[in-house]
Order: sequence, then C-alpha cells, then structure tokens
Amino acid sequence: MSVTPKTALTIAGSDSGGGAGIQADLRTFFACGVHGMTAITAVTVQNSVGVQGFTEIPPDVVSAQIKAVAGDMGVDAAKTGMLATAEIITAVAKTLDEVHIGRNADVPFVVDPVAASMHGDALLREEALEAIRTELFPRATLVTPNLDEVRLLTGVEVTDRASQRDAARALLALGPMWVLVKGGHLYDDPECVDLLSDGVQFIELSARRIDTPHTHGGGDTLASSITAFLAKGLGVPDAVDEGKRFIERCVAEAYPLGEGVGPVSPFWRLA
Ligand SMILES: Nc1ncnc2c1ncn2[C@@H]1O[C@H](COP(=O)(O)OP(=O)(O)OP(=O)(O)O)[C@@H](O)[C@H]1O
Ligand SMILES: Cc1ncc(CO)c(N)n1
Repeated sequence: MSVTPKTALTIAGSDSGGGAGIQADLRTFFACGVHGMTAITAVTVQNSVGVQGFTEIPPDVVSAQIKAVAGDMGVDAAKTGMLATAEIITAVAKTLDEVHIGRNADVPFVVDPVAASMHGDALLREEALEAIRTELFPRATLVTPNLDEVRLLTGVEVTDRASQRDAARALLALGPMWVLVKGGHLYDDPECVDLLSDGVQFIELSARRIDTPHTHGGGDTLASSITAFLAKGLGVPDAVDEGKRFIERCVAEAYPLGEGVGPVSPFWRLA
C-alpha cells in the first residue's frame, strides 16, 4: 500500500540556475523523503556567475499559494528563503498565523533570512530587514543566518567562536526559539562550526572544511534539510544535527557547472 510522506512548504524565490532557492529546497525535500510544496515569492534571473535581476510576485499571490496548500494538503513544517520585500514579509507573517504555522502553533517554522546571493547580489530590499526582525523572527522555531546576515540583523561582527555566541544571544533577543549561527564564512577556520542555541544550550556542530569553490545553494540546502527532518518529527537539536551531516556530504559532492560557482549536491542521498 502506498504511504503518504510528511509534507514541507518552502516560501522562497526561484533560481533559474537550479542551484539555490526553491529549486534547492525541492530537491532537498525529495532527497530527504518529504513531499515538497512551494509558495514562490520572486523569480530571479540567475546563473553560476550571479543574479542578473529579479521580479517579485504580488504579496496576495504569495499568501494564496500558502493558503491553497495548507488548507488542502497540510504542512508538517515550513521554511522561508528569499522574501524580497517588506510587503511580502508582512503578507507571509499574517498568512502563517491564519493557517496556524509557526512557533505558537506546533508546526515548526524555519526562517533562513536570505539577504544576498553568495556573489553579493541583493535578494532583499534594504528596508525589509526590519520586517524580518519584527514580523518573522518572533514566529520562528529556528533562524539560520550566515555571518553577513547576522551583521545586518544585529550589528554583531562574528570573527571567532566567542563572538558567534554574542551573535546567538543578540538574535535570540529578537524572539525566535532557536538560532543557528552558521560559520561557513569563517574562512580561516579549518572546521566549519555552526552554533545552535536556545539561550540555555549552546551546541557547536562541527564539520571539516571542504576545499571547494562550489557552495552555491549551501545555506538553502541546510535549512531545507533541517525543515524536512522537523517535518519527520525530530526535535530541533536532532534535526539540525542531521542537517549538518547532510550538508557536509552535499558540499563534498558539489560539482562545477557554468563559469562561476557550482551547486552543492544532494545526489549522494539517492544513490
Ligand atoms: N567549505 C565547506 N565545507 C564544509 N561545510 C561548509 C563549507 N562551507 C559552508 N559549509 C557549511 O554549509 C552550511 C551553509 O553555510 P554558510 O555559512 O556558507 O551559509 P550561506 O552563506 O547561507 O550559504 P550560501 O552559500 O547558500 O549563501 C553551514 O553548515 C556551513 O558550516
Ligand atoms: C532565489 C535564491 N534564493 C536564495 C539564494 C541564496 O543562496 C539565491 N542565490 N537565490
């Protein structure tokens, strides 16, 4: 007899190059064995070299996508990626309350506060940072900023493990239940250490730093794998631990594609 898998919803932008955004989330959900659903917020024109531009989807269309799947199919866990504008963030926050997704509704909600592509191209309008802080963070089960996003959101400059802790505390003050301060950008560290905290526990998740330039979609793949493991019923520390082991293999198997930065790969999980 067929078995219906758990479901995960990503609210994010499309990457025409297939390495990040919605495309990375869907293939990660598939590789992790959950049924993926999408609310598309923006369509980027993007390849391995950079983001050439993007068009936002009207906020009411973003909301309608969330309501359509939540009302009919049910959502076991959700995540956000690129949200582009403050108007979209406000619409997402309001709609998640209506469909009972988020920390107060027992449906885990992961916020990956995407501000720019790894090439440094903006994916979020500057004025939208405040909406991420005030409207999304208080609803989040877990937030997963990289070090640039930590600086933009809190002003904390992370240079080592001690300042990673300061950043975790500053992010927790904005209201999420858990924070994962990703250490992928501490390039001098031979280990990639991500710090997970709920303010009581401080858990360092460590992996060897793989020598590769091809890490496109790494942040999205980590956050969507954690979302998939949450959808399957794991608690936050276990889901993040599984996600960290998942992304380490995906970076190890990343492949060159195009002239620039190639994508991380979840194909190993399907072999
Ligand atoms: N070279 C590497 N080897 C192993 N793990 C890595 C490497 N680079 C990044 N990671 C891990 O990949 C995950 C994504 O981290 P990172 O800090 O690069 O996020 P990001 O900047 O949001 O990603 P993106 O590249 O998608 O913008 C983290 O778990 C990080 O530790
Ligand atoms: C659409 C999209 N979302 C997220 C990222 C960040 O990796 C990206 N480059 N593109």
